[in-house]
Amino acid sequence: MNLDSRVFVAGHRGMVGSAIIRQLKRKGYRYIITRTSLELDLTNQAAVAVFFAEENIDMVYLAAAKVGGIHANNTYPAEFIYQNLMIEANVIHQAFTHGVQKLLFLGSSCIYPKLAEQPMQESALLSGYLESTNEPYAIAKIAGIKLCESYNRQYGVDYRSVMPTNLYGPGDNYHPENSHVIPALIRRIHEAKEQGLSDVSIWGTGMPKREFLHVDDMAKASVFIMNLDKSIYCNHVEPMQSHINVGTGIDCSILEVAQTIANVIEFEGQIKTDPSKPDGAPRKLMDVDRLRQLGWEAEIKLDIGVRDAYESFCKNIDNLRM
Ligand SMILES: NC(=O)C1=CN([C@@H]2O[C@H](COP(=O)(O)OP(=O)(O)OC[C@H]3O[C@@H](n4cnc5c(N)ncnc54)[C@H](OP(=O)(O)O)[C@@H]3O)[C@@H](O)[C@H]2O)C=CC1
Ligand SMILES: C[C@H]1O[C@H](OP(=O)(O)OP(=O)(O)OC[C@H]2O[C@@H](n3cnc4c(=O)[nH]c(N)nc43)[C@H](O)[C@@H]2O)[C@@H](O)[C@@H](O)C1=O
Repeated sequence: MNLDSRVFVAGHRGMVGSAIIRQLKRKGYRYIITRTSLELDLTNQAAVAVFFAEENIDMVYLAAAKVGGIHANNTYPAEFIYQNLMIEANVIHQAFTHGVQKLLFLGSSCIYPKLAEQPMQESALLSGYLESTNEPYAIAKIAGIKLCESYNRQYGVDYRSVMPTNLYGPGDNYHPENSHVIPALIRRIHEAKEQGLSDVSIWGTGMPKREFLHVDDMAKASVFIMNLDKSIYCNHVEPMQSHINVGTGIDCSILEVAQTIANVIEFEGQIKTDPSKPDGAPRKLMDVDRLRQLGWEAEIKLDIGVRDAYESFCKNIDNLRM
C-alpha cells in the first residue's frame, strides 16, 4: 500500500464514494483527488481526458454512477444506460491512456440473471436473462466489467471490479420514490411515527429477499480488494474475468427489513404491502466465498447498521440528499 499514491475517488460526494474517502483517510493516504459532477462531468469525454492529463493519477476508485432504486431504474432507463456507459467508458479508457495501472470499478449484484441459482456465484454472469426493471443499468454495469477485463487482457493493467449487494448507510439518497428500499422506508416510517399514523405501506408483496451491506463495510472491502497482491487476486477470480462479489452472505425478506426499521424507529403501527408496485428480482443473495477465502468478511449486522443509518438520517434531517 503506497500512501503517497495519487488516488482519484470518482463520485466522492455519493454514499459509497464518501465512505471510501473516510476509509482511505483512516489508512493514511495523503493525496486524494476529487471532483464534483459540476466540476467534472464524467460523461464528457474531452473533459475527462484533460483531467487525467493534468492530474497524474496512480489509482482510481470508480464510484460515480447514475444510481437509484427499483422505481428510478424502471422509469428512467435511458439515463441509467447512457450515463453509466459514458462514465465507465470515459474513466476507464482515459485512466488507461494516461498510465493508470490500478482501478476498482463498482458494479452491482443486478448484473446476474433474474433467476440465477442462489447464492449467486461470480460465474453466473451472462448465464441467463436479466431482471426487467433494471436491465439497462445492469447492461451498463456488465459493460464496465468487460471494459476492465479487456484492458487487462490486451494491455496487462490491473483493473478489478467489485459487485456490491444492496447498500445502505450514512449519505444515502432519501428521495421518496427514486431511492432504494432502506432509505425509503427509514423516511416513510419516521414520518408515519411523527404524524401518529397507525399503518405504513411498503411496495410490492414484501416477499422478495435482499442482502444488505452497510456502506462502511463496502468501503473497507473496496480498499482491501484494491490493495491485494495481483497474483493472489487473480488466483481467486474466474479465468479471464475481473469481478468479485461483496456482501454479507445473509438475506432477509423485504417485510423483515421493514420490521427491523420499524423496531429501530420504535414505530408500533401496522406494515401493509402494496402489490400494485413491482417486486423486482425474487432473490439476490451473493455467494461471498471468494472474498472470505481472500480474508475479508462484513462486520456490521443489519440491526446495528440500520440504527447507524437512522441516526445519520435524524442528524441531517434538514439537509437530506434527494
Ligand atoms: N447504493 C446501492 O445500493 C448500490 C450501489 N452500487 C454502486 O456503487 C456506486 C456508488 O453508488 P452510491 O454511492 O450509492 O451512489 P450515489 O448516488 O450516492 O453517488 C453517486 C455519485 O456519482 C456522481 N456522479 C453521477 N453522475 C456523474 C457525472 N456525470 N459526473 C461526475 N460524477 C457523477 C455523483 O456526484 P455529485 O454528487 O458530485 O453529483 C454522486 O456523488 C455506483 O457505481 C453504484 O452503481 C452497487 C450496488 C448497490
Ligand atoms: C441495488 C439495486 O437496487 C435496485 O434493485 P432492487 O434490489 O429491487 O432495489 P430497491 O431497494 O429499490 O427495492 C428492493 C425491494 O424493496 C421493495 N420496496 C418496498 N418498499 C419500497 C420503497 O419504498 N422503495 C423502494 N425503492 N423499494 C421498496 C421493492 O419493491 C423491491 O422488492 C436496482 O434497480 C438496481 O439499481 C440495483 O442494483
